Amino acid sequence: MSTLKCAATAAISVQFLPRLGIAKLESWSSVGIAFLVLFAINWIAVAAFNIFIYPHYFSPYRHLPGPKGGHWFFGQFPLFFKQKYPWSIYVDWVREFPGVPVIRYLTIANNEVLVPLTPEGMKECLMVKCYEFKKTEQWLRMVLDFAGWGIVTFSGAAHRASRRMLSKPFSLSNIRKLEPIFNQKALELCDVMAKTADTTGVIDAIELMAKTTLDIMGLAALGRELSHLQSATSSGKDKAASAYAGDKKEDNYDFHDAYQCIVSPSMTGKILLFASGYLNVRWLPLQANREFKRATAFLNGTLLSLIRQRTAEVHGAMRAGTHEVKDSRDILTFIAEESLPGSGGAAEGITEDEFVGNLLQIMVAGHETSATVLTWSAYIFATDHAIQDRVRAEINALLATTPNPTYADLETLHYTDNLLKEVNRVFSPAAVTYREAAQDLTFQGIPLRKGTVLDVIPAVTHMDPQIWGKSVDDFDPSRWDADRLTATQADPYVFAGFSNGPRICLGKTFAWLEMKLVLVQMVPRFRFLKVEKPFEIESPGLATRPSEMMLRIEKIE
Ligand code: HEM
Repeated sequence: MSTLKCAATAAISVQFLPRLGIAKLESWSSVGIAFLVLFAINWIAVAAFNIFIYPHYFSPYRHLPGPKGGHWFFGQFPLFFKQKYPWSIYVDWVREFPGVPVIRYLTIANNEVLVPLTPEGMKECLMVKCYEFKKTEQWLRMVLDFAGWGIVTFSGAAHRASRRMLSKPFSLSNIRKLEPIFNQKALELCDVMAKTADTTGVIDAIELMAKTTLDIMGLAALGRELSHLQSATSSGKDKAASAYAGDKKEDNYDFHDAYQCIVSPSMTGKILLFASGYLNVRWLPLQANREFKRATAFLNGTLLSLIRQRTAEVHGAMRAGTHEVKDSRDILTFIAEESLPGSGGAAEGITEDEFVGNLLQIMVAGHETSATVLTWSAYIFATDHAIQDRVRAEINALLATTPNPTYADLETLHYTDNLLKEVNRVFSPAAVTYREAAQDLTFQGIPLRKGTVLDVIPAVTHMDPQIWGKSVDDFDPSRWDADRLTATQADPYVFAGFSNGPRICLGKTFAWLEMKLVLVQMVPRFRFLKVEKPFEIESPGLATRPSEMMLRIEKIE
């Protein structure tokens, strides 16, 4: 918009140059050059004003509390590269500004970002005014390149329609029917771990958990066996192969390779992903871009052909009256059933792009997040054997009376439940989520202009000493015991790991059952002895994800 205004101002100003005796402009080329020069001067002046003057002297947010100083152009942005977890800087701020509802910090080009620091702020943004906010333009530019339009990227009415369409497959009654899938994949994981325990004794937990949850997503979302676990070992040869998936030949390039390329790219890939939020960088002739395009083309192409095939089968059978609605079915089949033209189904009229976008987004949202929680749980077992023993004792006690526990039986695993909550509190996998005011509005009493960006950070309430007291930094699953939780701690907007409100994680129940069943199968069979190697956490990043997690394990005979 400001570019257009600069162009308009330049066009008007050009006419005054001859009258003011500044230039004669006797030919079209001299008019063109004068226009370009004036446009450049305008543009630079506006940019300089926006970057160096507006945020410090004119912005209505300039009096909000927040970190001071910072880089003259990048503001507090460089601090994000110095933090241990992708959210550590926000936790420093919540401690530096206790009780402050909203702070402001400056990022690239001194752009202003607001951060709500209290459960009340979280509630107003995620629940009360959910649809007055949307995902940020910059985040959308990054994500749309590979995930397209779907439930995660939509806002407003389109988002509501996607939620309606997906409510059946994500209902509790349907999730409970997925139990055999979760168990089957958890047992395959145990087979791989058993083989490793007999050989090197060291697993890369993040790699194994990611393969397990991706295989689960394959069956639950697509009704298709992706079989990554079966090929998984922790041998150096396989690890090297998966790390350089970009070089893989067409015939053995698969979902896992494509996913890894997108969710865990090389350093150049990360820089390009970030830059793509601001500029179109995907045309640059770089290896990381070639790998990115290959991965997105693979994922989109594979999903599209599956969708076409399944939709044709389902619609054909529905029209012929032979379609058998199975008790348990995958999300792709659900959507295909709901999209039969003329049926009035919740997915009627869905475009192929939206169909692909929704499936892809569900798989991305549901794959790494659960894998990360399982990985951090295994890390806690390896570093705190008392917690590990207590979880095992609780699970073994249940299995002794109920060898095939149902959803209701799993609900009685209180300590395991608390463990998962505490992992989500301390290592919240969705480290940062972003919102942008979709219109002018009031937020926490502050008038917000359309386009104002908010960072919504679960760790802000998860790690606030004002809420959790002196033990805030301790890992203590028992803090979630109902009789220990204070009213403030029990506030539903304090536990923000799955977000809240109309955009609360659609897969929360799915994830909870999946993670519990993996623990129920794995913990009685294996002891986690120690962390074999120091590891790094990918930061800055969107997830609290270790780049690797090498753990020494042994079988329990
Ligand atoms: C421990 C595991 C998980 C965590 C911590 C988690 C966390 C989250 C969070 C924080 C959001 C909100 C993001 C935002 O608003 O920007 C979200 C949204 C979402 N999650 Fe999850 N998630 C998990 C597992 C899953 C699983 C297993 C699935 C699917 C099978 C899933 C599907 C989704 C979808 C579709 C959305 C978008 C919802 C919407 O915008 O309406 N998630 N998740």
